[in-house]
Amino acid sequence: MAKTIAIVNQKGGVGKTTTCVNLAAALKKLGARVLVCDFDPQANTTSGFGVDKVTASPNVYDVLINGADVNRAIVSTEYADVLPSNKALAGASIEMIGLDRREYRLRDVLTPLGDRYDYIFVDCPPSLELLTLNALCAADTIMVPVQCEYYALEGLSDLLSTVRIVKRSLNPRISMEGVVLTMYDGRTNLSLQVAEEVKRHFPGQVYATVIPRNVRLSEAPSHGKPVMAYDSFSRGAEAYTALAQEVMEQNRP
Ligand SMILES: Nc1ncnc2c1ncn2[C@@H]1O[C@H](COP(=O)(O)OP(=O)(O)OP(=O)(O)O)[C@@H](O)[C@H]1O
Ligand SMILES: [Mg+2]
Repeated sequence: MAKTIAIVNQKGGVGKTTTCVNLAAALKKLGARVLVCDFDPQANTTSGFGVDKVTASPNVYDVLINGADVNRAIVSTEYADVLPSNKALAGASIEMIGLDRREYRLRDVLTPLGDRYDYIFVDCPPSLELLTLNALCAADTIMVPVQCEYYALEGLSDLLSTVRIVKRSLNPRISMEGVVLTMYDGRTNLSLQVAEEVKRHFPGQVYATVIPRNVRLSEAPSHGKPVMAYDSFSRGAEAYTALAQEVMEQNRP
């Protein structure tokens, strides 16, 4: 049965999409069956896998709102299977308000896919509204990328209290998969201090693998490839491969 992992942090630009694309591709390379659900109207995960976010149809919006068949929407790429997003998804939060089981729309879409995958990743938008709430209701666990920058911890208490409310009322099984430190720069004291502070805040929940700031990671999406296909010897590729090994180890039955 697939483990569904929502990649969340309502703060923008912390490395959610970069982690989603590259961790998923690294896990597939290690032999796992992986689906990535792009749940952000920006659709950067979709294009990060080389799937055209403008023409991909049906996409996650059509599946969520119009009842399109999810099997027709999934695009198999050599790096992972992708459920593409589209800017139309931006309207979904409002449209879902009037629908049945509005918090569980995504869960109802993903549950039937459970026996085809080992991991289903959901890349969330930078907010805590109804799209993210749907991701939290569909997820077994959350993975939280934290950028090694000033104010790294800002907003995380809001995220955790949202998760607590979801656990109490909508999805009792949700738990923490892990916290990933991103854009780490070992030459600065700041990165070091932030890493220490995050570890104090989340004892035992921060991955040993730290993702360095690496220009290859920021270049790869413009080529429509995960970093290991773009430059397999880069530090970014090595780091996400190590993170994938850690995730696999943690999930060994
Ligand atoms: N380790 C890294 N090294 C260098 N650049 C990075 C790294 N991680 C992410 N970036 C770059 O930082 C920017 C933000 O990253 P990303 O899109 O993954 O964040 P996000 O949390 O998904 O953002 P949003 O909240 O807008 O969805 C991107 O331009 C990305 O290429
Ligand atoms: Mg993103």
